[in-house]
Amino acid sequence: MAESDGPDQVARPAVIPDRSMIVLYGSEMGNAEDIAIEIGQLTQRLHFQTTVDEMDNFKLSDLLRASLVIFVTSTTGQGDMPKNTLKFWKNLRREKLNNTNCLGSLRFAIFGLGDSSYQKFNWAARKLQVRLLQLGASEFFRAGEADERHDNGIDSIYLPWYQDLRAALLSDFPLPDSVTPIPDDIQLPPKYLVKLSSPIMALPALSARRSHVDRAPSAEERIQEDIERKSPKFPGWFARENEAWETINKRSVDTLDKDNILKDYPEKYLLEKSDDVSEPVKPFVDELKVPGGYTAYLSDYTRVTPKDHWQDVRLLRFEFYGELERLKAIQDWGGQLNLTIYPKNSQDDVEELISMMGWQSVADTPLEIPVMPKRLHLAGGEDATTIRTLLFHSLDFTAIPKRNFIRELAHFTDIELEKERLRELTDSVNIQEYYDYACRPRRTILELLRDFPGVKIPHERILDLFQPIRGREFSVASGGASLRGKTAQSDDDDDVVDCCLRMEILVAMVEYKTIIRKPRQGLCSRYIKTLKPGSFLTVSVESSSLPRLVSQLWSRRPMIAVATGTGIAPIRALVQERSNWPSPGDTLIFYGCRNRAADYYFENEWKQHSNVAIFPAFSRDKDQISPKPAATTVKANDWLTARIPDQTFKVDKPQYDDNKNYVQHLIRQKAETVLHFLKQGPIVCVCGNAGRMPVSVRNAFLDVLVSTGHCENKEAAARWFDNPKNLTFWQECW
Ligand SMILES: Cc1cc2nc3c(=O)[nH]c(=O)nc-3n(C[C@H](O)[C@H](O)[C@H](O)COP(=O)(O)O)c2cc1C
Repeated sequence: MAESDGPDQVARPAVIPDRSMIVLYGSEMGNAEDIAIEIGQLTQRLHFQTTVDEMDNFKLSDLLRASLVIFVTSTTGQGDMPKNTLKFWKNLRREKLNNTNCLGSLRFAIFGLGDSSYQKFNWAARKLQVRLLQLGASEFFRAGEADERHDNGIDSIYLPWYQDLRAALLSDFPLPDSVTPIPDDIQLPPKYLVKLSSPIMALPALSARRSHVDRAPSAEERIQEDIERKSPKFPGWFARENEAWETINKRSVDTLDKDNILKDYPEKYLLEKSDDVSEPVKPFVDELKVPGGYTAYLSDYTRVTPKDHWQDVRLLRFEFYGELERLKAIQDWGGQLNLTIYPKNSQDDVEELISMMGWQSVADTPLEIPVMPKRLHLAGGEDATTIRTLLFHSLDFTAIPKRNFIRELAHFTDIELEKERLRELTDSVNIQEYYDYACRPRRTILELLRDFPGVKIPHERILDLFQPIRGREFSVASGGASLRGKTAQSDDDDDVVDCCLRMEILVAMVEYKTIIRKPRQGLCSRYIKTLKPGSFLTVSVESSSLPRLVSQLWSRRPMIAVATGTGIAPIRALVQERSNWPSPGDTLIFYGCRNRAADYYFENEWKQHSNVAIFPAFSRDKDQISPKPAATTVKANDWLTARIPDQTFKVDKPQYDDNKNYVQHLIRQKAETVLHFLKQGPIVCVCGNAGRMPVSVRNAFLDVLVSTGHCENKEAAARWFDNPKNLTFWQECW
């Protein structure tokens, strides 16, 4: 029988022999982790003693202790396992385990998250499944594979799978007669409770130190929000009513959900002036404690798109000082790096949340945190942590609320109408309700809480309810010399500062209006926009998912790079890094952007590399349908200087391609050149927008192989292209 904790209505799973579950996840950006947490809650409600954790925290022998194990993993890189599974995966693949049937008693299920625009769709889950089966484990429930490209994203596959899993668990592992599942209106025990360490020991309010990411909503926004809040409809319903839902055509609504919406239809969602979203305040020293983090000095911060261009893209330069040994490790990776920035919330949002929740009297009291959530980065010492510092530095309340979060809120309101609406929104049989309310308009947690004023989250549950802010990763846009020589000096010339490296990133600010016509700005864009040269901030730097492409040997290999938008950043890093080695290989770049004048990033730099030819595809410049290579003083490169006749191919082109000038068209037009490269065992990189681009680019390569007679037909071309003996392929799309 479930044990209830009295008035709070908290119930623990009943202790039933041989009824335990381990849910293990592998996740890069949290999607798989969210799903694992949700599955863990489900199995607790079905009275399984449940543990949810990262795969890397588990040994193989630990797996055999549970009755059942569910694996949830995304795929990253080129069909690779996420970072937090690598140890576990290495263990699992040990040769000495072959033919041992060592997992013979393991019963498991697996759910994969992937994106079908990647060639190796859901490979991590598939590889894991195959290996577990090889080692004797058996599946107690069918595997699921979610695809981010689906209309309703991951949920389209996940929610029906979740429903079926629940049914299967109940029927195949029935509960004793006296026990029933814990209903959704009863809370499960919290995992991360915080305590006020001493109610009288309030620290000085952080508000004394104003954030540099402040911006109060404008008067009009406040009035508009007030009107919406007073809507007589159920809370949260106005979203649909006020938006003249029916008048919004289907296509634009669907595409709104995609990250690259701005690239496709910016004119519809554009803010009048990007400057109206936030204003920079004074620089600020960040003191976030990130394991393995570096303090980086922001030495330059330049807008690289014209002021009148719809998108604000900035080149940020960071300098790193001291800690020579650690910095050397970064240098060794050349240009193949990702830099992570940890954004913060705005002070005004923090104040608003504190006041909405009624936390004013406890906001500045130091907290005791008995169990520290993973990935939580605190500012200052643990003993200086308060609700206010957590909200400012560490917890994400401007993300789109997850279903789990909304479901939990129903416990924290006394208003029946609110409870009912919150439950409706998270009913897993009704995907659309949640999607329309939360995902399509990209409503934030803060906005949701405004819609449900009866919700008062107990301050003890703050870490249990809100997720830690995740750092945002950017591909490093520089390599070679900028990652090496001494780059800075202090004011005093004699005093040479021990500066080892400099790194640049190219950041497209995420600003848009959604169907609810409110300006939106990504948490990180908002934060970055308020930075100024001279700021210090905590960042981390890691090698990217690329196979190691720079060394003397690799740098000699020819390279074909295809990039769109800010996807040119890692390509620039590779080009710079390769140029650091003697005789770098010839490099062909197909670069897709909108206008030569607006977003042809680094146009003048390519000329400095005699081994590089770049073919830009300007999708909005009408006179650019058949561009000449923007290449440079090339050493007698036949492939480049020769006039290569444009090819006309009979190919099955999708409609959206018509009359457009995209990278895939250029690849086909330059078929002979491309083939010349392909025959030399090149590195082929594709970076930029996920979705149609990578698929279209792949098709273009296959067309090249067929139309030039190198392969007989498309199937043979696909086999040739996918054979690692012929080329090294790398894709990084988002
Ligand atoms: C850099 C990168 C590489 C990816 N590579 C693949 C891939 O090879 N195959 C695939 O099916 N999905 C791939 N994906 C898609 C992710 O698996 C998908 O976005 C998933 O929802 C991420 O979940 P997570 O946040 O738990 O990592 C990739 C995504 C990124 C950003």
